[in-house]
Amino acid sequence: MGRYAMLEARDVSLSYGATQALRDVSLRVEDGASVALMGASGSGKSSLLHCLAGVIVPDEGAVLIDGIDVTGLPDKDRSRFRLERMGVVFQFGDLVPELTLVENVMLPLQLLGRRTKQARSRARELLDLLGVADLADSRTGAVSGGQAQRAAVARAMVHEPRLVLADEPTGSLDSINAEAVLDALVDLTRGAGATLLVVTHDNVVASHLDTLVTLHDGRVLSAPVNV
Ligand SMILES: Nc1ncnc2c1ncn2[C@@H]1O[C@H](COP(=O)(O)OP(=O)(O)OP(=O)(O)O)[C@@H](O)[C@H]1O
Repeated sequence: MGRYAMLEARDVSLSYGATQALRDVSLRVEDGASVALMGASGSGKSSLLHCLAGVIVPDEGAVLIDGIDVTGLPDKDRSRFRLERMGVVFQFGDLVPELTLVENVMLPLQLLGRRTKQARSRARELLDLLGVADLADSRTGAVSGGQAQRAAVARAMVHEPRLVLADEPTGSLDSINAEAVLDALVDLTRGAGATLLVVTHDNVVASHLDTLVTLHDGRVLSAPVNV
């Protein structure tokens, strides 16, 4: 076990008004490990993922990425940290519908200052790995949910992040497509030695990952178990 986990939540609590979504959640994911985050609808999975990604700052507790307390960073620095170090696949995707798939996938690289030509060719490589190379120049608003989801995975991986967080990345897909997208996500992260946390309702998805963490009413139900 390294001195720092790649991802650590320490006693994270979060409320939306009167609704307490997370209660003293602690979690530790070692570098290179993969975790399935499960639990019933409303148990707090997306809220925790948003806290881990630094999109939401918890009311109490801290999130540490590779030993760095991101909860303490100013908003701008937290966004930059996310861009540089993490790949995030959000539950409902958040691709720009007016842009093509390849333009969406290139975005993180362009924001990181890479040359357009280099960014475009890397983005095409990822779209190819995810089986949607032929749609690279299609507008995102004109492809299916599953195809857009593949592009969202490509965009999360394009800058080779050390940490990938994915919220129901296969939720809108049929089982064959879900399996293919998940295999690609797991293969790419394992190949890169990156750390992966996937929010899912699906036991088959969870079985592809090293350990399982279950939330119940905003609390961690059990210590991580091997699946
Ligand atoms: N923006 C919000 N405003 C108010 N309440 C919210 C908000 N987002 C989530 N909640 C509430 O917080 C609790 C946890 O929600 P969360 O979306 O984190 O659960 P989840 O486990 O991801 O659910 P699902 O599996 O349905 O996506 C729920 O009671 C939910 O209604």
